[in-house]
Amino acid sequence: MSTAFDMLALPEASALLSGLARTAMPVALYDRDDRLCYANEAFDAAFLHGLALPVAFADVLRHGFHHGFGIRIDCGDIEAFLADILPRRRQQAHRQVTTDLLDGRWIQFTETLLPDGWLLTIASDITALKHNEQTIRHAHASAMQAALTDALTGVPNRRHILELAEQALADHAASGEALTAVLLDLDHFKHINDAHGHQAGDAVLQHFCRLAQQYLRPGDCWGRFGGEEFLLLLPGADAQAAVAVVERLRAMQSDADVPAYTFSAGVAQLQPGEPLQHLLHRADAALYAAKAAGRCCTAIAAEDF
Ligand SMILES: Nc1nc2c(ncn2[C@@H]2O[C@H](COP(=O)(O)OP(=O)(O)OP(=O)(O)O)[C@@H](O)[C@H]2O)c(=O)[nH]1
Repeated sequence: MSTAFDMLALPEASALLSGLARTAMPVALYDRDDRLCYANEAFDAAFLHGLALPVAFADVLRHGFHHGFGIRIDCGDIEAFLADILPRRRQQAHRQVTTDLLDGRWIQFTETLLPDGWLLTIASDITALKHNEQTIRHAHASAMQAALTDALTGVPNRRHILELAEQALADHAASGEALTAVLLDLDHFKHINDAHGHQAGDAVLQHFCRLAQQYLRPGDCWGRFGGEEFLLLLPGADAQAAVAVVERLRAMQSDADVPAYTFSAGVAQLQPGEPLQHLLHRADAALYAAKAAGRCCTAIAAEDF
């Protein structure tokens, strides 16, 4: 049976071979025993550095590994790497394998197993595609982060703190340990804005969040619930312990860099089987009571006494 190659006239066949030799895409041909018998200039530059042919496929990789070029082998053990990849080689008529090289490039090998057992490998440089992929992945991660974060203070926004609160309730259901919610609201904040300007008001909000983040434990959840209102979830704390936490935060508050401010707090300890909305409603009622009692103080939801 004649092939397309057989039908080429001699000048065309020789032009094809000369083109293959010089193309920027690395091209290689292995015989039935997986010995590399032909490699073009680009393949030699990337994987052989002048290594004489024919040479076994495994020795091509060993040569690169021992001389610091070719494909990156993260495990640092060439024999373990070969033991992993060799059983998968030559199992399919067509296969694509993506790898990165020690020089930082990303390469996609397209392997074609020919009917007579020879294997043709053509490699494409996909470094630009990989970089685009990484850029898109980073942009996506940043967008996700921005969607969850309050831009002014850098703490979880309302949507995110509510998600964290739902998670804290689910964890509580699993562990059975105490869980207490606290709503904290800056007092007469409108007056701070009016007296010192909106920027000074912003600085107070940032200061309050910095303070809370320095002070709270890793498992505690803190987020901006609304304008000058914040939600704190304290796993492992009952109502009395939560009051102690809030009062310690109050004691740390003064800072010459921002206008003096105070806050009121409403504390509600989760009751068995209580939904989040109900817990928050009780914390809000306690906060209202703290404001009514003159502000700059903490009130506990009636049910928790
Ligand atoms: N600077 C600044 N002000 C904000 C921000 N979000 C909300 N505010 C202001 O916070 C003020 C809240 O006012 P009120 O709801 O009347 O409450 P308050 O003055 O703190 O009074 P009480 O809560 O009753 O003690 C409003 O003037 C809002 O404009 C913000 O991001 N930055």
